[in-house]
Amino acid sequence: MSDATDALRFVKGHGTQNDFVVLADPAAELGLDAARVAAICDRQRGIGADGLLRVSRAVALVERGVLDALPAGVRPDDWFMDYRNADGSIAEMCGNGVRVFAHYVRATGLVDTDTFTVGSRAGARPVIIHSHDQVRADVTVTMGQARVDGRSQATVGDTTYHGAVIDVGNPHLACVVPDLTAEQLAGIDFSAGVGLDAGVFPHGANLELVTPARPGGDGPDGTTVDFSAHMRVFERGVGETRSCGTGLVAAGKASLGALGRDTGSLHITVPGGSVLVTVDPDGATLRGPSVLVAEGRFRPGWSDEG
Ligand SMILES: N[C@@H](CCC[C@H](N)C(=O)O)C(=O)O
Repeated sequence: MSDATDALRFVKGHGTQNDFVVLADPAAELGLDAARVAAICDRQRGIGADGLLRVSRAVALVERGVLDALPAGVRPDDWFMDYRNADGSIAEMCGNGVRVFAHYVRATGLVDTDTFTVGSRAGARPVIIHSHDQVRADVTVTMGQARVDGRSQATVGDTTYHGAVIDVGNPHLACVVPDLTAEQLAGIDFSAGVGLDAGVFPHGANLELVTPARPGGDGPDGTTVDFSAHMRVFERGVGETRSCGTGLVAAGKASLGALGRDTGSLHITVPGGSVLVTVDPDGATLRGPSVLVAEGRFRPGWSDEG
């Protein structure tokens, strides 16, 4: 079988160790079905990643029928992050993915400014590239409003966690666990998966467990932040990952809510590093690193025999 990825170049990158295969496909010519994406993201038979980022012009994805229409605020010529989870499923948004995507298009010269807009299925996501080279970048993403829509619960092993249902373009249950320490959080066993209320989340969701926010913490460039917290995440379509940008925003929103606040800045640590989340009346921002680790080329026939 001829493979749509034959001889195609890829880049491997991560944002706080939430890792992605990046495929440049400006005219959206690749046939990226779920099986192909899952094979690429498989850590044994493929490149291995939590997700895949296809880099296409927004208008090309509409013309090819990948998108029904341009999402809110996305212009035809915007570079669009066509995001796929490791299992091949499509998600509306990926916060860490936008940082890596923005770094990629800036470092490769597809854009030549430090402020621009990345298209996503959840709408336009403005970015600021604070610094970059061919390997590392520091990127802020304007994430839009994180909308709280009631409460729900999830089971992890024998324990039930209660939290806020939050839409960050994609669905989250963010649970701030009273009295949970960072050490206890690190010991939670996600290996059996998580149980969510399918009535609340008919399309699944991402689960964040978060320690109660503590006052103060270090921000970027010698600044201080309002609060600090630790988070772990179990992602829809992937499993446990070392970071999740939309999950970090949901965690920030839930943490502030638990303190009776609508706004504030938080330094949140995940297994893969730490980021800055800011929530204000205009919406949320996510600032953190991106690393472009490697590049290579698929060998023809790589996926022929499983
Ligand atoms: N890792 C991402 C979120 C990716 C999508 C998620 N698994 C979903 O299905 O909603 C992030 O950094 O936000």
